[in-house]
Amino acid sequence: MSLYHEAAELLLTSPNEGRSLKARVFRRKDLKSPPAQLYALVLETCKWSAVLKDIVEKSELLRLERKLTPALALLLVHDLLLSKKGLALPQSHGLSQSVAKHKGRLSSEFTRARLRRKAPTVDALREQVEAEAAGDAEGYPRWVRVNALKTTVEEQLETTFMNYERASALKEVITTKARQAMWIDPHVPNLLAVTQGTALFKTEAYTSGKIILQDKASCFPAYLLDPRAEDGDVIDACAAPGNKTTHLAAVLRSHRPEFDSPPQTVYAFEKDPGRAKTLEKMVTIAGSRKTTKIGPGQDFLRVNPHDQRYANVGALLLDPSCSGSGIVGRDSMPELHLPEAIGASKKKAAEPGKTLKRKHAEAAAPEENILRDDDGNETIVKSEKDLQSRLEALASFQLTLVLHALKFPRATKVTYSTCSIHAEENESVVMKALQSDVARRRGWKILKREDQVSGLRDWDVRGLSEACDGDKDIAEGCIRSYKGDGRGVMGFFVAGFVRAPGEDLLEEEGPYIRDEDGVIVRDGQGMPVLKSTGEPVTLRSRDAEEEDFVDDGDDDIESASTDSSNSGSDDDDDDDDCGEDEWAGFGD
Ligand SMILES: C[S@@+](CC[C@H](N)C(=O)[O-])C[C@H]1O[C@@H](n2cnc3c(N)ncnc32)[C@H](O)[C@@H]1O
Repeated sequence: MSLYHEAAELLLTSPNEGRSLKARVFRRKDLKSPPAQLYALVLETCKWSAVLKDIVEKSELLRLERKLTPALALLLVHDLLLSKKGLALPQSHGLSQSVAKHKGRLSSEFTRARLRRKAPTVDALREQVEAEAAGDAEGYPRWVRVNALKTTVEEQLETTFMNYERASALKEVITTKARQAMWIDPHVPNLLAVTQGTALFKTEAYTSGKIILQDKASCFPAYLLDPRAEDGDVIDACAAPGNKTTHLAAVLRSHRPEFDSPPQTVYAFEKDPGRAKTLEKMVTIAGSRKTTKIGPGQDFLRVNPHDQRYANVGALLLDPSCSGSGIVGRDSMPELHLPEAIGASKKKAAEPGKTLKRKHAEAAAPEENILRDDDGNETIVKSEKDLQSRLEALASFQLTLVLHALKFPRATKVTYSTCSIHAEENESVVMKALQSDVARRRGWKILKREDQVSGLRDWDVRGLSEACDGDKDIAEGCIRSYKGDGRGVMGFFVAGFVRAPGEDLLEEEGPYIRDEDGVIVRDGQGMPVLKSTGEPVTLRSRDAEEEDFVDDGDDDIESASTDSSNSGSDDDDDDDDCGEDEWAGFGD
């Protein structure tokens, strides 16, 4: 079967199938065409289908070429007129000829269709098409983070956005269609909202990393964490594609003292090696490669918090995989417009796949049946119970991640965020983390609203009090956003954890005295000195030592090792082999 026949089948897939186009293409094993090519062809044809339908009908292509179906006609005309590479068929192929011989007529109809839409150029028409295809992204601005590592807001206003009118309110940017408008966000520094439909990805500022297209809410975590020189190194635990990693680097730079201060590193872990490559590209383009160490394929949960490499980590940003229920436009697909089939009876024309115009299968699918997480994984959810068990599984992973982060010896700041709207993944995780042993032992508390950076203190959408057991401080400390509420942002959640510096270093790290750098104090023979007696440990029989190890239980991570650079077993995780695993693949 040719690329076009496979694409036509996908274009017309029954609305009841209920899976995303991506899943339908990439998970199928029986396709003969390259999946990426097939996916792009179907998606683009769908986006352009209103224009293509016009062209096919006005040129009477289906009357002239009786073997062509409406779907095939859309796909072939798309490639003939819009694909840089043209038709993906030999010229001699019957399908190729069926449209190529009408190229003149089709091109004229394309020009007419463009002019009817008042688009002076094909690029202008492309922008219109993209904007229409944005589906439920309508009602949102395009959020642009100005990358302070490479440029300034002032410079961008004078260059990339020089033809944009300064709006007096966000609403103007969202609703205006006729002109280009921009607005400087009052909450997050270096953030602009600009009108949708602008092909910003073609600008020099975008391709050179001076501007980054990032939803406002997704800028909250790095801004809330607010890492400063005194916080030392920073970890981004779940980093790809790197929006927050690069934002962290920019925030660090903005706080860098003018006088000499020790270099700070952002450690960016990413479990998925493929996504780690994207991370690497993004960090390079954004100009923060030198200060970022990427752990490609590195599971953060297998990183030993007590490894010397992370001894200076004062702040961690956790943005783990989640249900993605807050993402805007995630499930929307452009509407499919099919040309009328020649000779089709009215009844036939009304069947799925033969209609003049119908919502694309994907958009019409019952969305509550699919839970698509923010890594693109899909779980079919048939009932409330299925949804609950999926959320529980996600929440359990998210909590493990937070608890792991709270163990880093010198850490005093952690942010936890999701693009989920579900309390199970948000306030409930925060509550459990605060009630955990590690949080109590180490003095971790919620970062209260009044102690937050000014922009987020002023943001008035806060956590759900009922999900925080009515604790006002915690609920107010949590920051939320909801899609579709007029603020122009995606559904998001972020909370910060803080503790006083050094509060419990001695308590937490076992029974031995440590110096101010956290290194165990030893006597002349290398024996660690006990806090309880001020005396070095005395050597005893192996049996007696084993008894001590069992007795010391989860308090004593060093009891099995006399070398602090060697990873020991942690108190309540399974880091046994992490010493060997960590940072095996540094890019620099
Ligand atoms: C929500 S995305 C992160 C988005 C990213 N913070 C940004 O703003 O561009 C979650 C990422 O975490 C990665 N991930 C999930 N579990 C992980 C783990 N245990 N260790 C490291 N990375 C993990 C996923 O592969 C995914 O790329």
